[in-house]
Amino acid sequence: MNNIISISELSKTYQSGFQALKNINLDIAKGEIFALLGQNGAGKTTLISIICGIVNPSSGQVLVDGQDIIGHYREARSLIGLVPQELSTDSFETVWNTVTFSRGLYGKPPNPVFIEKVLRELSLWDKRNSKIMTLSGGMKRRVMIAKALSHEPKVLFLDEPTAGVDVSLRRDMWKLVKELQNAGTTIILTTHYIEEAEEMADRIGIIRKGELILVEDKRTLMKKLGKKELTLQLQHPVDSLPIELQLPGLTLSGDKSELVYTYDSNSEQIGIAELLRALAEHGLVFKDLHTTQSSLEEIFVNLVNAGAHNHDV
Ligand SMILES: Nc1ncnc2c1ncn2[C@@H]1O[C@H](COP(=O)(O)OP(=O)(O)OP(=O)(O)O)[C@@H](O)[C@H]1O
Repeated sequence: MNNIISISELSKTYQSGFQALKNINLDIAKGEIFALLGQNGAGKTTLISIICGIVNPSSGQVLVDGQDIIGHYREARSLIGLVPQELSTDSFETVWNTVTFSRGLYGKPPNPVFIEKVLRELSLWDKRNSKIMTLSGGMKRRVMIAKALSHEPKVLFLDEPTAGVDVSLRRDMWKLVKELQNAGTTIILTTHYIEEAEEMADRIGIIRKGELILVEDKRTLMKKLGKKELTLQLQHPVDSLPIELQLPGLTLSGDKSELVYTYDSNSEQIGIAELLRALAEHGLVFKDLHTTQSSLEEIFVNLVNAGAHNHDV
């Protein structure tokens, strides 16, 4: 079996009557980095909390490496490491003791060699005897990761791993996550930073108002939904486009000095070479051109906004 997590028909209605998750179906492959994107309140934390056994599902099933999270709670939970959104690290304990204790909570026998390896990988070795409350925010975050890795989980959940973290630390974290993946850990992260998903994820899931509206390989997603734009700066501005050039996707800029051609890889619009030929035939000479491609951020905003216009949610 290549799926480390298998979620089927999972729904959650809180006691308040609020339905936070609606019929989620999702498989996570071993060794991938999966990013869950969604706006505030979309249901990301609820989904992670259910998989980690913190919140009870209302219906549906979750298997972690084949173990049911309810029927085989202990086995399933021991396969998971969770780095929660909030840092709970106002501790007088040392880094070493905290991480060692965390391992013990999962009933694993002590393994100082393994703990040393984790602390070294996270650049925490020099701080092993420091009290956690004396560490910087970035170091505290690393301690949270060390705790989550202390019992050698196969899957690591990172809930907003770089919220409120500065740019350089964010880059360090990304590197670290890639290293964990290379070491064989499956990683599921939630994020508000689209750039983070764009940078790291193999696959992306978008959750909107409790529904998983899309799950796609990152590259496919960007290719499928991303639009490209070709801008041609005209040598001489024109008042309007000749009728033969009034093509779908081609517009003249407000100041009449640029032609903008918006196209996507799937549509049956005319090709660039053909377009340039047609322009030349009509005496339209351009002095410069450039292309841009929409980012994952634009794709995400479009998808989420598309939902905002529907009244079915
Ligand atoms: N214990 C609870 N009782 C009732 N409603 C809840 C409870 N916990 C969460 N919710 C609601 O469920 C929805 C989903 O919350 P959740 O924390 O899963 O969202 P999220 O996508 O993680 O958001 P954020 O990015 O803000 O963390 C929200 O509308 C939230 O108010």
